[in-house]
Amino acid sequence: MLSNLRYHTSVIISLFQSLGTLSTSSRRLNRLSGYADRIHELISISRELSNDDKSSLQRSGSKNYFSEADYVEFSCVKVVTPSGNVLVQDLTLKVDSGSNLLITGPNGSGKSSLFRVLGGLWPLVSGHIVKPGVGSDLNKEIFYVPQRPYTAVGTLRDQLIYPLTADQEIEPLTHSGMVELLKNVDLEYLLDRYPPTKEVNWGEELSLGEQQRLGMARLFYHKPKFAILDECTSAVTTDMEERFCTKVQAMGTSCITISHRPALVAFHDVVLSLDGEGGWRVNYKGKDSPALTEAESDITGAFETDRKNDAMVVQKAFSTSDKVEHSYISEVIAASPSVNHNLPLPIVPPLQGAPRVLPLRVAAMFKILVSPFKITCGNNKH
Ligand SMILES: Nc1ncnc2c1ncn2[C@@H]1O[C@H](COP(=O)(O)OP(=O)(O)OP(=O)(O)O)[C@@H](O)[C@H]1O
Repeated sequence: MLSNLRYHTSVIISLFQSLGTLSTSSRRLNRLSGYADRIHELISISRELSNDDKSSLQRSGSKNYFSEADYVEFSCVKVVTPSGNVLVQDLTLKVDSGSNLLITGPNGSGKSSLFRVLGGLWPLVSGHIVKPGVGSDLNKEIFYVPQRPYTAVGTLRDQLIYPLTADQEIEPLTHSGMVELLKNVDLEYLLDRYPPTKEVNWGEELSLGEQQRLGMARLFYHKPKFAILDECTSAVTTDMEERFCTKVQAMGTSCITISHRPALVAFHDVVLSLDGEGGWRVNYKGKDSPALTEAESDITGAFETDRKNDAMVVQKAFSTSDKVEHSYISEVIAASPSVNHNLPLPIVPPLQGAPRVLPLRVAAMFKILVSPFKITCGNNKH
């Protein structure tokens, strides 16, 4: 009996152990199927991109397509988020090679999203986009400089040639070339601080402003036709920002700048203002447009305003131009009364209340307490 009992107990224990193994296996299987699903998605998307990129981009017969030229043009382009929100309606705008575009508007109005569509990251729902380098390596023709640049772990040289790697370099970057690139953004001291072969996590060691300047230095290495500057100078000084814009334009690169800083208007010929409700407005800086010149001087004088106000100042100043697309925000700005800060404010007299009558009980107590004092004082007199 004892031997039977022992045998059955061991069988039951093994049974429970097997059940435990089965349950952990099913959990592992679920995790594995998740990974497999993601790998399958990645493989199918990369196959789609590598096989029929050109044919899928250039369907000129369809309603939405990309085509190639040495300028950037949006024709009736609708910018829609993956969740289906329409950010910009029917945008029509051309940026010629050699001209510079400034994009402004409130937070979340779709400024960066416009370039997600231009870069093919988000699908082009409707309209036609013309850009250089369709189907080829995008960073040769259009180089994107984000607000927070990606800093890979590696040497200083790796940061400057990013997104290329050492084996992809066509012209190897020499030490004197590195000095030149870093001088453009006042970062030459990094060469003394870090030996050329030292691998560093630059995202942890550099400040945001230094990381941004490193991202800006990459532009001088790649020398693209168009540079998309997505608030890439937000953490650097205005002086550095102006020198950077001047140097980029001297290099022959056209800037498409997203910025809230009014000082940058001086470096751009076209201003696109998004209103955050699908509306937009384009203003061209003509040589014979005194209204715009005045507006520009108004804007450049307003350094001290905060980010949102800056966008408003730009919109307001440019609303004086003839070439205006109607939008809700521009109408609100136009209808708002102007404020004269020199007008004296009316003097408001201070509040005067009538003396309050003491309650009866307090008055009685007061009498009791004060009368003996009066009597004593009176007696002393005599
Ligand atoms: N992947 C996404 N899926 C859904 N909505 C998104 C996605 N990415 C951005 N959005 C939304 O799209 C809108 C526009 O975002 P975008 O980054 O273009 O704004 P922005 O004008 O560049 O703003 P900022 O001035 O703050 O940089 C935002 O409301 C944002 O929440």
